[in-house]
Amino acid sequence: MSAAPDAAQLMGMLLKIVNAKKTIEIGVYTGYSLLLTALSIPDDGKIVAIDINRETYEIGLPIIRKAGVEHKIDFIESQAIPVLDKLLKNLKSEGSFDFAFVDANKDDYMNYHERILKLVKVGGLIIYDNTLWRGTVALPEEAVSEDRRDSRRSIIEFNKSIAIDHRLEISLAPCGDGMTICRRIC
Ligand SMILES: C[S@@+](CC[C@H](N)C(=O)[O-])C[C@H]1O[C@@H](n2cnc3c(N)ncnc32)[C@H](O)[C@@H]1O
Repeated sequence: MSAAPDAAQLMGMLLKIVNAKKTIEIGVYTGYSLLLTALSIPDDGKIVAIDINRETYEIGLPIIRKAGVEHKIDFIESQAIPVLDKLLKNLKSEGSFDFAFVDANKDDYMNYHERILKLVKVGGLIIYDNTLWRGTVALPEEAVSEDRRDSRRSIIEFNKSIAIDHRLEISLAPCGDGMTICRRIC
């Protein structure tokens, strides 16, 4: 969502509507959405932020420090799945997050979903970014450049699967690159 002010505005609003205090973010890059989250949660709020690359996080870190919100962030440099599995081993983590933002590799969205759903409380929100994949989800495969086809397929499968997931209410917001807002209902 790095270059999408409408998506950022929506996410900031959602964080405040649900009074999010404990959140998790998969895919940090330079920390644009992370900073937005840190600014939208209370001073004693916490964000578990996971990315395979600490170097890009460190590019944005001076801005996070300048904003006075670094103390809310627990940055973990790792593949996301082992971190999620470790969190789930601690029973206290289950249902303990108010909000999750998923914006990493698209081919793992389904794998993230099953884990994140256990971590977020009933009534909590999970946001998946890029679910329109620059509109390519509505195009025939031949019209899509080859380098975007695999991710397009993963996103289409993911979108289909969460659309019929009885554990969620969902709404695909057509802002930025498409943000699917999921509310855990059971
Ligand atoms: C689109 S960027 C995130 C942008 C960020 N959320 C923002 O709005 O500014 C995707 C990030 O996901 C990270 N990533 C990719 N695969 C990952 C994985 N398996 N586990 C954790 N992070 C991953 C990449 O290193 C990259 O920084």
